[in-house]
Amino acid sequence: MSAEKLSFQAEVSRLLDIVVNSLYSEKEIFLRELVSNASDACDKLRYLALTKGELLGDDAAFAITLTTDAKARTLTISDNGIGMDRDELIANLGTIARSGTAAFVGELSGDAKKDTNLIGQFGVGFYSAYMVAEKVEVLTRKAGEEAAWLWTSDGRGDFTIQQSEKAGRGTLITLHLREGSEEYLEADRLRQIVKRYSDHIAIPIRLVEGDKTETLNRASALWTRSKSEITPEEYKEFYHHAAHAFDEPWETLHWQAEGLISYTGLLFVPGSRPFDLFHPERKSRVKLYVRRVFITDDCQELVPEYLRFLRGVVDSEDLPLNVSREMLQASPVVQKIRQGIVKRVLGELQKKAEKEPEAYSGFWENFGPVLKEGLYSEHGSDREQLLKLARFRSSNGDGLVSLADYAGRMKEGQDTIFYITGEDAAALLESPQLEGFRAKGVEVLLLTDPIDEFWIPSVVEYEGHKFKSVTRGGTDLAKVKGAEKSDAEKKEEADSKDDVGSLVALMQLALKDEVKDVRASERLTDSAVCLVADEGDMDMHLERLLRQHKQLDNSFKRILEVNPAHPVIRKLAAHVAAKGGEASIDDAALLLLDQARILEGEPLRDARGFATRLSAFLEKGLG
Ligand SMILES: Nc1ncnc2c1ncn2[C@@H]1O[C@H](COP(=O)(O)OP(=O)(O)OP(=O)(O)O)[C@@H](O)[C@H]1O
Repeated sequence: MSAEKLSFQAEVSRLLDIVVNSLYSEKEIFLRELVSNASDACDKLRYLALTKGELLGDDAAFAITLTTDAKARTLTISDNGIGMDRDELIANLGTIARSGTAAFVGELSGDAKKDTNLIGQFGVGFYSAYMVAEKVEVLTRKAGEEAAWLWTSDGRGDFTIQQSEKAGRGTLITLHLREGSEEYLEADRLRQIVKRYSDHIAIPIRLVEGDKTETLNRASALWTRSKSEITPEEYKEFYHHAAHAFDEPWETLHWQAEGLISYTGLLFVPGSRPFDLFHPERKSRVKLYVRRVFITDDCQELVPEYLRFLRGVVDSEDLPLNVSREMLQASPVVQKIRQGIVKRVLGELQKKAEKEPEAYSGFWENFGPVLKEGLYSEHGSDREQLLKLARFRSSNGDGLVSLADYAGRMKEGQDTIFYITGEDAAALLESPQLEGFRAKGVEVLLLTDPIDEFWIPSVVEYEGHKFKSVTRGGTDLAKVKGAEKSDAEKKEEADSKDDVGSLVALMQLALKDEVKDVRASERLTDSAVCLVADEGDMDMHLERLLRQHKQLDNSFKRILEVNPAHPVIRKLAAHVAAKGGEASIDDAALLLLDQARILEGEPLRDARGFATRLSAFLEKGLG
């Protein structure tokens, strides 16, 4: 049968280009990647064989085998795992199979140095073979099938596929080494690389030289070993393998639960955000094993969504080996393990937060928005604990603060936790609604994650202190003790009160179609006006979000607050006092409303009208 020529998906070609020309300093990692794939292939078949024993035939002992041929300059890596059929071969090695990878390739800039760095964080799996090989052949036969397929490519845009022959199931990868890569023909070098990166692989990795066979790794599942015997390097390599990650784990948790249920957990908090963290399916990737046999990495009941950044394995002693997906969903054992994981992880995070606040801030920057989802979805003690773990930016400065910090700094007379929501902390700090709080030294939390709009209404309070948005309803600022006003200021305020009252009444009339109400403000000190939402209404930021997503129309009305101490408002009030019923403030009122909208970062509803009114006022002012 003749060979069929096919092209790589565009992203694969790009990736290959970069890999081949890569300045990767550690080319040796290609072997880690290929061994890791071989071990996954064995795991997959072992699981399938639980229900279809015949797939194993008379070859039940899984192994990964390395052989070299100095004359032909080839290194082969073979496994007796699940293998691939023709379609899988094309899908897995011709296109980008892993979720997130295509998006990742989209981020590559073409600048070799930067890209190599990015790839270093991400890993390129199978394609890393091209760092050391000028041609790669993959001969594979799927378990349970007779047909074998040979995939061949020099990694330059296309590959060929042809039907072939293979004695047993599994995959045999032949690397035709490049000039300068002869070191990978040497037994010592291979021993060293396997020891460094793949010692934790639970399947034996063998080196065959003539009639001599040597096992290069320990071949025992890492998590079954005692903690004191495992080095940080070994944990790291295991994390890279289990998580398909290439960063340093931020935290490693390894524990054995014994008692009513027994399981081992070896979980990692990644050092950086995994690519798929905010994918809509919000999946956890923790691998479930039952007595050392890999079962699935898609058991969503094992870890709550708000901890989906965790990577690693859980190995249960109590589940049956032939456990099905449906059984997992309803399993009380899985529920118990989940509770154990939550308790363990939240407890560890609490310790880190107390003992290493700076490192914890780094963690929070990465995963805080995900943990906050738990504030919304959880109740009871888990939620309580998450509230303790939560950190926020605040009007007090650059650092992150906890709710306990905030409560400890509340002013005399303050019983509320004030916050403001928006997209960006720096922009929030400029909000006019904050002015009065700043003047009284009252701290305001700056909430910038979309999830904040959802958990606050369901959490409601922290240790008896209600959460309150500074952009909604009254401020309660009068209750908070702050710098007392001087007698002169008090008198001036009292004098202007009546005038402002009349102005407000006129503005209410002028803007009756635009706003719900016009009120004298307690929260402004510098700006003339600002918009706020009425007490029972939706917060303004949420309203804006919904409007952007076309889930809300423009009919929602806000309250316009005016600052009685601002010179413009005073002048207007004086004008109203002098002219009485003759006073005309309509244009001024509309201009002030537009000004408040601009301060909110909102588009003007009538830009032309705004420009005309502004020009007229400028002309009058200059005339
Ligand atoms: N030895 C093998 N046996 C069976 N299937 C394999 C083997 N090697 C690779 N594959 C298949 O090819 C796919 C792509 O492999 P590749 O190494 O590029 O990505 P990955 O393993 O999914 O992720 P990573 O980039 O983290 O390694 C694998 O997901 C697997 O389905």
